Amino acid sequence: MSGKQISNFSPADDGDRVRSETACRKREDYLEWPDYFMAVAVLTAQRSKDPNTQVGACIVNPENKIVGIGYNGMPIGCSDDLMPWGKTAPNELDTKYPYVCHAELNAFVNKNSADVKGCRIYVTLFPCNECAKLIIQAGIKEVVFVSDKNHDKSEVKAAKRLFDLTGITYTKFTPKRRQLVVDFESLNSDNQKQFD
Ligand SMILES: O=c1ccn([C@H]2C[C@H](O)[C@@H](COP(=O)(O)O)O2)c(=O)[nH]1
Ligand SMILES: [Zn+2]
Repeated sequence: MSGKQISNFSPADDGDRVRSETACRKREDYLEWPDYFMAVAVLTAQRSKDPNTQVGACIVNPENKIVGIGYNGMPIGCSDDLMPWGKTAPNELDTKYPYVCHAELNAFVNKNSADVKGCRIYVTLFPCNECAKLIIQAGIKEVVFVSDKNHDKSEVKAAKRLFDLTGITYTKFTPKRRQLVVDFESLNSDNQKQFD
């Protein structure tokens, strides 16, 4: 039996009554799945060392289980401190572009499930054409994205063409909440204990 019994309960004040009744019902302001998965992608992006664009990806199976996460970063063994992070240079080989692994690629490589067929991918940035190919070949059925800032670039136009041809849906993320704050400090506060 979980929760407090409130019959025969004599609350010391009205605050106690409200708190005890609240503790007996489920929370209503819990994080819903789409916000949760996109928040995981956003948090994962914070691992990126890219000074200009941090990208996060989160692959989710039809049972709402996360099967892979990734962010954009240099390949394993290539020091973040030695690789170039710039966008432009006289020689393209001195920019980040030929080297950086895209968030989606890393999410696939990191996956903990053999099969990602029928999964959804939550991404903070619309995938490029190379990532679109990976998404298609892996059997992902739905892309949920936040930013489409590169919509006028051929990489993204090609990605959309590929998704349209293959019936993969792409949907702009509409959050239920405007903001989600990670407040480590509050976990130590006494407020956490009031319903224990
Ligand atoms: O599908 C994509 C497209 C891009 N990325 C990464 C690759 C780079 O690290 C940045 C883009 O940098 P800009 O300075 O905005 O050009 O985003 C990705 O992970 N997935
Ligand atoms: Zn890409």
